Amino acid sequence: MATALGLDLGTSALKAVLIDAGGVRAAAEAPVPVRSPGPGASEQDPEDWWRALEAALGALRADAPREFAAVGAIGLSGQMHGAVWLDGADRPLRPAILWNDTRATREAAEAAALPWLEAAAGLRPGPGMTACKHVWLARHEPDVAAATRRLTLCKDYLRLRMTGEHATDPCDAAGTLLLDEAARDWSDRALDHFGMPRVSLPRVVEGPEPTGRLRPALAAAWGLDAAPVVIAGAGDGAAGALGLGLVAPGEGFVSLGTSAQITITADVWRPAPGSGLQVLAHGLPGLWYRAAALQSGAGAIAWAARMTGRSVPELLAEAAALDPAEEAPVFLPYLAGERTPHDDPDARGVVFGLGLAHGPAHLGRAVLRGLACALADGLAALRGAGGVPAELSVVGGGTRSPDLLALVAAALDTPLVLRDGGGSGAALGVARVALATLEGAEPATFLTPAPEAGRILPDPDLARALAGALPRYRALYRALRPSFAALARA
Ligand SMILES: Nc1ncnc2c1ncn2[C@@H]1O[C@H](COP(=O)(O)OP(=O)(O)O)[C@@H](O)[C@H]1O
Ligand SMILES: O=C(CO)[C@@H](O)[C@H](O)COP(=O)(O)O
Repeated sequence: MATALGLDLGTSALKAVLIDAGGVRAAAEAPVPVRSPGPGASEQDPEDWWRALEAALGALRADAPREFAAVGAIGLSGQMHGAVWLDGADRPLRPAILWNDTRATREAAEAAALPWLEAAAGLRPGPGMTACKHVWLARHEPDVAAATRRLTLCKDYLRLRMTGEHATDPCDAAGTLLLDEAARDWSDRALDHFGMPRVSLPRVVEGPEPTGRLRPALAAAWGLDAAPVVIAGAGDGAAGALGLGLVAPGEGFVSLGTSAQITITADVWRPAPGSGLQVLAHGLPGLWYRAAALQSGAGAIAWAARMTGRSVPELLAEAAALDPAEEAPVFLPYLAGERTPHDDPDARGVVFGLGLAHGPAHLGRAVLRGLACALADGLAALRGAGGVPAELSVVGGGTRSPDLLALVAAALDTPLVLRDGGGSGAALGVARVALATLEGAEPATFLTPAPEAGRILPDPDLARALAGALPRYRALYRALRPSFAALARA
């Protein structure tokens, strides 16, 4: 039976999933370290991506050797907005700069002053966006900029090394600020403005289309029978929807990864300037999506666990053991600034209202509640720009916490649906599209909603408590906004 492989280069780990027409056969993940070599910096070494890829593939091969050897197509997904600068031999010139790096704040403010850009690109310039990083690089590391021959996106670095093809998909390309969303190709006006020649960028290929084959030497080294075709795939903002089979206009999902998103599919390109939302090309032709994009999702739990010297499950267990009536501090999860709804790269994380009785468990509870409030703000922004679905499916590492899911369902006052294979999120999405391409089927025909595996209904008491907490959360940000800006200028 034909099998396909989906790869998702997440911020915390590379995920790999092996499927056939019957569903998921094996799944694996391998961690990728994030480094912060200075204030606002967030970087990864592309060599670590490659090591994680080979480790995850090794685990799949050990789990399902026959199905692994038969892989006929590979789909790629991953974290968006990051930049990899390459020399003439396609070697990275420096570590990749990620979506949650806030150093390009000045460059983002300059780009935000261009009235035409957000309307064409579908998202407001922020320091995370590739084009702003490129301008930052020219100013701060001119030698690297001068040596750069090509620029690629995070998952597309893996493609380049796997196939030799310099290509990306419209969704990931949209996260650069350089895409003409309506045309689903690079915008000449944006390329001219940012001084980025088209030839230096990957060509934009629709998600289900092939972008070459795996190099035969790699296929042999990895233990594959033949060299699989590699499809363009999709940035992780869209690929989760493909894994869930939710691509009908108006359907949506929540992603609780390092970042968090609430994503709703649309079949027309309708930008929403000023809304704080991202309106980007989807992973299938003729589709777009609008998303509330939050800089900190479940990654804030990992941050709190590191701060308190605990593992994520330990911190969450301690938080769950607290008396439910006990007050926790207010947490603003803006550890890397915020996109929706504030578009404020200067914002930072805040723990407000600490008392003598508070300890790690209270911080854990505060973080979960802060994330729930941030998602409530995200849904409010989506509601302001159009309809929101009556229920939302959910993917990502944060779905491992029943407490987080209960809080998010209550804060959004919306049922959350877990679906089969949802644990493989974006990797499953691009694996399904790759399988469709391999079998010559229309991808859309494969995309019926995945069977429901669980449902979290909003608890009325929790919903009331969070509705009461939300005004305090919002007021705290409003009060601190000028101080964040002053701190950034200091
Ligand atoms: N048991 C758990 N409960 C809640 N969150 C968890 C748990 N285990 C891991 N996580 C969170 O999941 C996040 C990673 O999710 P994932 O979807 O893999 O993200 P990414 O795609 O960014 O790599 C981590 O930031 C971590 O905090
Ligand atoms: O922000 C977006 C999309 O706009 C994400 O693509 C992030 O760039 C990374 O995703 P995770 O690693 O948190 O899943």
